[in-house]
Amino acid sequence: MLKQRPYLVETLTAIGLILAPFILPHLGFAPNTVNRILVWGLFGIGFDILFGFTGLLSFGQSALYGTGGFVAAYLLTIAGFPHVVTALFIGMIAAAAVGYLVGLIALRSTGIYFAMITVAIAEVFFFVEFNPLSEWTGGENGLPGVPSPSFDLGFTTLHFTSGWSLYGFLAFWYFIGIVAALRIVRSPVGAVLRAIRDNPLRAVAVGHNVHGYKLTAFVIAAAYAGFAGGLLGVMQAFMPPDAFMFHTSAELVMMTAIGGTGTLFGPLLGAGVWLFLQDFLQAALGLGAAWKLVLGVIFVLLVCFLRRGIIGGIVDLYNLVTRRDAARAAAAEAAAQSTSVTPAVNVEALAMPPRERGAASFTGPILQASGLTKRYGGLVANSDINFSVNPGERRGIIGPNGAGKSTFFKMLTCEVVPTSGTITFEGNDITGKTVTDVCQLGLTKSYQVNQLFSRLTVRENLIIAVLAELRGKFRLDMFRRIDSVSGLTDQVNRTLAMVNLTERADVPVSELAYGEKRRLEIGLALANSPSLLLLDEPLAGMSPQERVETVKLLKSIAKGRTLIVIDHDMDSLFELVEKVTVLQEGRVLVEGTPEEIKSNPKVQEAYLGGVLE
Ligand SMILES: Nc1ncnc2c1ncn2[C@@H]1O[C@H](COP(=O)(O)OP(=O)(O)OP(=O)(O)O)[C@@H](O)[C@H]1O
Repeated sequence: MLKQRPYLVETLTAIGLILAPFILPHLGFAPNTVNRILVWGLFGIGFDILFGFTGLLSFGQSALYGTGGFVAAYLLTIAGFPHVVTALFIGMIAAAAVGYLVGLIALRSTGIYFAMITVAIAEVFFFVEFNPLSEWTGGENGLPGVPSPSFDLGFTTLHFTSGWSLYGFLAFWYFIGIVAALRIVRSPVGAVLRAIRDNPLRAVAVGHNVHGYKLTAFVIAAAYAGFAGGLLGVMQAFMPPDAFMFHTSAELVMMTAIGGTGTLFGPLLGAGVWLFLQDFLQAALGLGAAWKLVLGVIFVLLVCFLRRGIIGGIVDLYNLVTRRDAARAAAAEAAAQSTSVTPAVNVEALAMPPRERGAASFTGPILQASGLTKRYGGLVANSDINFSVNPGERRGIIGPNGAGKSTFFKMLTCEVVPTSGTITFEGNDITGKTVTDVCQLGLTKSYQVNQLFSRLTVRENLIIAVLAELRGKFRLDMFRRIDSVSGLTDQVNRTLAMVNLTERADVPVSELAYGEKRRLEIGLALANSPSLLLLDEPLAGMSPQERVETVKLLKSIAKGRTLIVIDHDMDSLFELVEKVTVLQEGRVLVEGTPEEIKSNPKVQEAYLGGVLE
């Protein structure tokens, strides 16, 4: 994410757009087809930011495409507005505003429910265009007579009427659109969007306002849709009512899937394949209406065998080849040096102190829970727990399965709202706050089951967590380069060193060994320098050797911060912590030093008659 060759993609895009009119006619593309591809491509850039980068599958983009298109077309026809480009921008702003309102409603749901709401919204817009608003939109006749753009340069006037002359105008706007989108996806906002796509729960837990960023992606997609809708009217000299149809949204989804999601160029390529085949199958092969059948089969085959579309497939192939080369080189180097598997890292020298978050003046326990109770219907998971931890303490929590340990942790991090009781962190009452806010205050958790950003590399995972600390929970720095965020690289490198993953920084999460994934899980909780770190079974599933190393690691991490650890591995836990709280049936059974706990008969009783012995 940090390493980018500046402007390479932009330059290649510009060259491609300049050369297209010289090459594409020889491949059988008519200028009108190329122009339609550009409009779909621009429409699809926004959709790809929403779906490919943020993971939000919307079937309602036609509503925004139609809104932008009809606002611009209305201004340029019925209202007699003379400036084409200004009208296009007004259409874009109208679509973005509508997108904001639609997003507020649709983003209340996730997954399939989100997609269903967007379908319903698209249908509502289609109805409104055809009926109550037909006086302004022309109803089923659309709006004819949309003027083409022309620019008076003083000595001459440039007209962009149709064919290749209009291509210049459309290609210019496509280029602007792709440059803006590349800036967005390379910015901190783009990084957070990818994190949301991969694991929204963890993006919330590392301190990002996920709802705000999703809404941002929705508005960006709406703005692209609105501008492209305006261009559609200009291109055809007519704003067609079918821009609003569900069919438009569905075609966009399919074009993006064919070309490749999460690539920005996928919709352009997908539109190229789609429209070329449409022309070819209909005209050259004379299939008539049967072209849809053939295209449908091609679509199914592509989705089955190229899950990430044509561009995604090419990128995967490239990564496979380059990684294999890199792996071979690394293996050769390792064999030559025959070094130990775990790199020796001076963790103490690299340790990150917790960040001062303005709560330095508090005195007393860093965390205090009073009368904490959680009921799930008739089941009492936690009952009247009183618990306090002092700054700098290393506390362990143990208890048999189902004793309520994880539920207790979830209440402390505000993932679960207590039925009753209060929680105070660094002197502030945090009961009922959000996980994001609590993380921003400096209280984080590593999960019992790994919650990583699975399609990102180790470094990119940690970048997401560090960004939440350095930029706060929501910031619209969409056009800023991610490597210009001050302190980011240093903090990511120090976290990598602390969890012994420096050598694996650029490896995708999917290629990590289990023990490495567990260390990254801890790294994600540690990356934004918390003052209180909760670790839910950090040693679960590790080999004995990995446990020994991880305990060592946790001891060094604990320096200067407060740690609360749940684990079933008593030996490791007793070595790590200074004090232990034992939970049983949702209540605090006993508290004491590891020695006291080991010899406590009540604890031995709780663990099935002295398993501890
Ligand atoms: N969302 C939920 N809805 C209903 N019951 C729940 C929910 N979460 C936890 N419970 C119940 O609350 C009790 C405590 O569960 P919890 O996961 O907190 O225990 P635990 O001590 O962490 O167990 P383990 O060591 O197995 O992870 C269990 O009986 C569990 O079934």
